Amino acid sequence: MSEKYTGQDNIEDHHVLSRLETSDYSLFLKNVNESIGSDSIVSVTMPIEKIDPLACLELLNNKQGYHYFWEKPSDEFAIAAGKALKTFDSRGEKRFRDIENQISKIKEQALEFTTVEHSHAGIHFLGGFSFFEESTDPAWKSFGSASFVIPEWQIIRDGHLTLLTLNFKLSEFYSITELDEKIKESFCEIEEVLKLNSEPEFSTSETLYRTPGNIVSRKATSSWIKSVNKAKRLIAENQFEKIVLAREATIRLSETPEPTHIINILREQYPNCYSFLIRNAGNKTFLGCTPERLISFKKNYLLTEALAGSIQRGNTASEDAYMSKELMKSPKNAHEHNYVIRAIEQKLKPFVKKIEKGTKPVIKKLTNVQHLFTPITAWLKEDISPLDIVETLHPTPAVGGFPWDQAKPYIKELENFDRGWYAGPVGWLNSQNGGEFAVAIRSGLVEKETATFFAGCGIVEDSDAETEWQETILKLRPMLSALKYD
Ligand SMILES: C=C(O[C@H]1C=CC=C(C(=O)O)[C@@H]1O)C(=O)O
Repeated sequence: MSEKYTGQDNIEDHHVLSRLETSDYSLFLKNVNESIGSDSIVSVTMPIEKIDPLACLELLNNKQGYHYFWEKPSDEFAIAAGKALKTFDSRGEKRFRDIENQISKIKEQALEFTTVEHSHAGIHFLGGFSFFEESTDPAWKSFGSASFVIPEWQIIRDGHLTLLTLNFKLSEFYSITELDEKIKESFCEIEEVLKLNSEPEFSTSETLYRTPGNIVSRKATSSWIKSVNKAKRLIAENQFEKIVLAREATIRLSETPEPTHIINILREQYPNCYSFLIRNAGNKTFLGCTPERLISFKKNYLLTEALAGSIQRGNTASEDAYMSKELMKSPKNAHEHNYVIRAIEQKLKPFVKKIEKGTKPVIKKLTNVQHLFTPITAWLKEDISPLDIVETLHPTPAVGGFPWDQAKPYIKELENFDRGWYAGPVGWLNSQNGGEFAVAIRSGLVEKETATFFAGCGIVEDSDAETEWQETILKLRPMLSALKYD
């Protein structure tokens, strides 16, 4: 869905100040002047020289406070952002609608200026939702059940274009001159840091973070096997047809890991996945590298997908091809996958003018595992917002169950941890009715020297508990190896 910019990679080295010496900018300031004293957000965007947004996050890191990163390298799209200018929270069943209402209000009053026409110019709302309506575990308290942020600064890379957006609260300025000065000063400050004229701190750790330990404890294995077998009994009793059960693996590290270092490894090894990182004001970081798109949304055009059914990668080309074939012909994996397609189609029906899907699943190969994958495209009716669709689709049976209402209470009963934001929707929305959300699997929560990672598996009637356990190990591998822990 990325909009390919055909302009040049390098922005001519005009100084920020001269880029704002235009009649359009003067006109913008005149309009803003009329709103002085209001609650509006003022947002100014301009292209900057090509630079890796993850590097920007490291360079502009203030060690404390809010950080956001999002990247899908194969789409040549990334967002880095820092410092929370405004935060929106909500909880409970109405959290999607509530966040939508709060964001709409901001959008109505926003005063945006850009030196380049682009669908990513302007305010972006960055955040996500917990899996269940509420989380009870204190570990997740600072994330809440729904949390979005308008950052003070945001850098977006879309193809060849890199955009820097700065946001301000108009209520903090007494005069338009003061605001104008602040805008120019902030752009100059950031551009100066990003010029990389001074050497960044070089990382020294070679054997990063490794401490002795074993995440595959006998206790964890046996409690998993019990839960899966109980789920299979419930399926045999017709309580539900499919349930996704997950487990957590907590590791203690020898030093506090730097989340951007973990993301840097993940994004290189999994370029067709979404790498994401959200560090909140409590200095906890939720991060991951997920292969699963929940939605990509541009005006009324929607992309979603069914991703469920897994097998390991082979060690050789022929072994790998054999594994793919096994996955394609496995009835158990086909069941797991078809529940997801069925649920997505049913749930989207009231919202769409047209829906199209792949005629049969294809294989999506990741470095650690391969999955069954069916892309789904829809054209939505008028006035549907991205969060209406997020609310409708979450959770798909790739992370929840089928039928959801029947399976839902058993997830809490059969898993002995709070999912928090694991498998919830994470992503971004913008002021131009675009947005993208991924399903936050292959993820973990990092705080100081403790990291907790999550992995789940779809359980159907013919699942085998031992095989599913091995699958969780495969799914944990990316995060653990990024910490040099496997
Ligand atoms: C729930 C997870 O994966 C889902 C996505 C793809 C394949 C899955 C599977 O084959 O079980 C799961 O439905 C996870 O990685 O934690």
